[in-house]
Amino acid sequence: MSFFKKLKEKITKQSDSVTEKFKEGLAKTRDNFSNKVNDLVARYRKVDEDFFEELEEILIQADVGFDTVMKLVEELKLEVKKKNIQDPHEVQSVISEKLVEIYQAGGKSSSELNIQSDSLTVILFVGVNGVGKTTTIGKLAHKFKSEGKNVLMAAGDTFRAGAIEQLEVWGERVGVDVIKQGAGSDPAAVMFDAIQAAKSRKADILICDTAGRLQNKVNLMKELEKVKRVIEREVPGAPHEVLLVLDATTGQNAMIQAKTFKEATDVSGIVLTKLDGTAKGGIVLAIRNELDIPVKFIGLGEKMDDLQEFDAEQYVYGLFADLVEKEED
Ligand SMILES: Nc1nc2c(ncn2[C@@H]2O[C@H](COP(=O)(O)OP(=O)(O)OP(=O)(O)O)[C@@H](O)[C@H]2O)c(=O)[nH]1
Repeated sequence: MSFFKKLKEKITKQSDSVTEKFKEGLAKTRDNFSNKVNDLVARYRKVDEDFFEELEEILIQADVGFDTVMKLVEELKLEVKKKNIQDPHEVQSVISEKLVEIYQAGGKSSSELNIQSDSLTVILFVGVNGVGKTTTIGKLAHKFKSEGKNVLMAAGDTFRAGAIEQLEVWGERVGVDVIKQGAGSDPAAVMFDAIQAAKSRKADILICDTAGRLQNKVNLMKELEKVKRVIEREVPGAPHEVLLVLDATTGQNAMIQAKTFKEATDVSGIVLTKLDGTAKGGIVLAIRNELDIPVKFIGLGEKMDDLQEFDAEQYVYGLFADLVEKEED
């Protein structure tokens, strides 16, 4: 059975609304990437070296990342040889299969969050300004709230003017309280207050914002270490997640930010925002592969329910939806 067929069967078993979100949110990447692959397949009569070279170029242009592209194409070549594939059309399904495999390779691929079932879960958000951190915190608070959880937010970005107010706006929108102090106050003190509040209100989840100053890595490290130390001391085993928010539209810049944050703190997962705003959605694969950090959520729009748990199969379906749908039953 072809991979497209298997994918079609799997996707039809999943929620239509999730599938629609992935499909809509990845429309720009699909138009860019899949159309180029379709065009490539139509131009070649057989799968040869030139075919693979052009494919490499298409993947690199979609921000898949050089190392990941090399690995992917190497595996594709082996598979094509093994299955004795001559017709370029047949390669499309194999490409999509390899994309899922590449993402899932290495084990730590689950997008599931480490949520404590019977005690407070603390989630720390890190990332530079403007990447969509506040929006993501708001969306995640909304998600937990609609699952019936008791949620609190901590306004730990005391550095950027307006950050506290912006979080409060989201708090009002989603009906979640924000624990704050004045601008310029010590973020670790805000965390301490927020944890005490979370304990006394028996909150299930505390979501913490932090300032994302990258200009000075030493300061960034010191601040994050201090914030983490307070959290660890007050809630053993916390923070349960440290989520780094990256803007997918910034391409290689996002990769550089990820490397810096990875050196500064233990990042447990990535949230990749604004994937709907880029034609280079291949960055998901580069991040997963080159940083070895799972992508836990992706932002596919500005609305409250546009934050989706990352799923490699839905993602690849979003990239090749037209072809998968055409697949005969
Ligand atoms: N299209 C799209 N826009 C998004 C997404 N996530 C966030 N945005 C928009 O990106 C802009 C910046 O988001 P903010 O949350 O304000 O950015 P910022 O990260 O607050 O800045 P900090 O909190 O300092 O990190 C806003 O206009 C958001 O609506 C997404 O997934 N898709």
